[in-house]
Amino acid sequence: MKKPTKIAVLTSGGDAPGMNAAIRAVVRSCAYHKLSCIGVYRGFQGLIEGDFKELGPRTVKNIINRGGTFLKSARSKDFRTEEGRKKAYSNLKNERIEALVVIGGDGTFAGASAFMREFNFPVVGIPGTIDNDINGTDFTIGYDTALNTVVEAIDKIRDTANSHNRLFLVEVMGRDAGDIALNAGIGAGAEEILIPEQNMGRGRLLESLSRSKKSGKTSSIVVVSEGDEAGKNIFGLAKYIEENLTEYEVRVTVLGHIQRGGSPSCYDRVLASRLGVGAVDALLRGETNVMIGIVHNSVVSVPFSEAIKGSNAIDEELIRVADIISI
Ligand SMILES: Nc1ncnc2c1ncn2[C@@H]1O[C@H](COP(=O)(O)OP(=O)(O)O)[C@@H](O)[C@H]1O
Ligand SMILES: O=P(O)(O)OC[C@H]1O[C@](O)(COP(=O)(O)O)[C@@H](O)[C@@H]1O
Ligand SMILES: [Mg+2]
Repeated sequence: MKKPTKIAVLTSGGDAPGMNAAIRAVVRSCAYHKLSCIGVYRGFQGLIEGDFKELGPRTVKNIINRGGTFLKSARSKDFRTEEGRKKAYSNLKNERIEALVVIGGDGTFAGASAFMREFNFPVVGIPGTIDNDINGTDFTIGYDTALNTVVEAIDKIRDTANSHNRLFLVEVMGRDAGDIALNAGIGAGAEEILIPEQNMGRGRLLESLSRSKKSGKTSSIVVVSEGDEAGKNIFGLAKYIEENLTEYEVRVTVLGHIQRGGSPSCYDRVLASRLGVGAVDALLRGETNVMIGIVHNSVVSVPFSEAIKGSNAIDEELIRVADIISI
């Protein structure tokens, strides 16, 4: 593949803190290598609509510390159609753009992969999602910040739970992945953690809560991943617990989109900067159809096909730690 001289960058899917830092790194890396850089607004939808703007190194000042994405994001129905992707390709060609950097999650990479297959257009991905549900990278941009947000919120819930001797069910995000629940649950000292990879079920939760009461616990926090079977109806779960363990007074907090906002942590800013630089390096090496990830603190390239495989494997060591420290 010939080295590109004009690169476009977009953010797609659910936004994640650190996406701005990743865009900044791509833009400045392009400037460093004397390449033109075009920002695409609203993800794949902006690609289809030709919503482009030239980005120079000074256009990305003062954004490393900002949550969200100044390029905005979208979940584009049109890009799922061949017609939509054709339109996107013709817009890229008209602008003489020769390669694309997509910052997003598994869906974004699936879309980019289809695009690459159809038009043989060079694309490199950067994992940006709070879910950490991407294979081939130890961390995704935004995950660390989301964990810190969840832990901070649960610390506050703990104060009131303790004052009233209550049980709190706290629902956290993670479409199909329990990473946020498991790690934030350990960090916040949760009593139980319900994750989709385990689906422990209502019965086992009751047994565990019953044991806790007997062991002298007066208040409890249960972290419930939105993807867990029991977690899909968290208010129903609260009712079920109150009906079956009458000694418990239960309250529910759904943290929701709070988890997607806020200033990125230092870890996410550094990760985003490394992956942004890595993505432009990869394109200049002639790589395409790959995601740039981080494994054992080294920047790596992983084929999109690997990245979107998803991993339902649960980290047994983390589960064991969670069980032991909540005794
Ligand atoms: N199989 C696919 N084919 C084409 N485009 C896709 C496909 N899957 C996802 N996309 C595109 O990628 C966008 C982002 O994916 P989504 O799953 O919403 O978020 P994320 O990338 O964060 O996982 C979708 O809105 C859609 O436009
Ligand atoms: O904001 P929306 O579109 O309702 O999506 C909510 C979903 O997006 C996420 O926050 C992030 O997921 P993606 O990175 O796949 O977009 C999930 O945790 C959550 O299930
Ligand atoms: Mg996703």
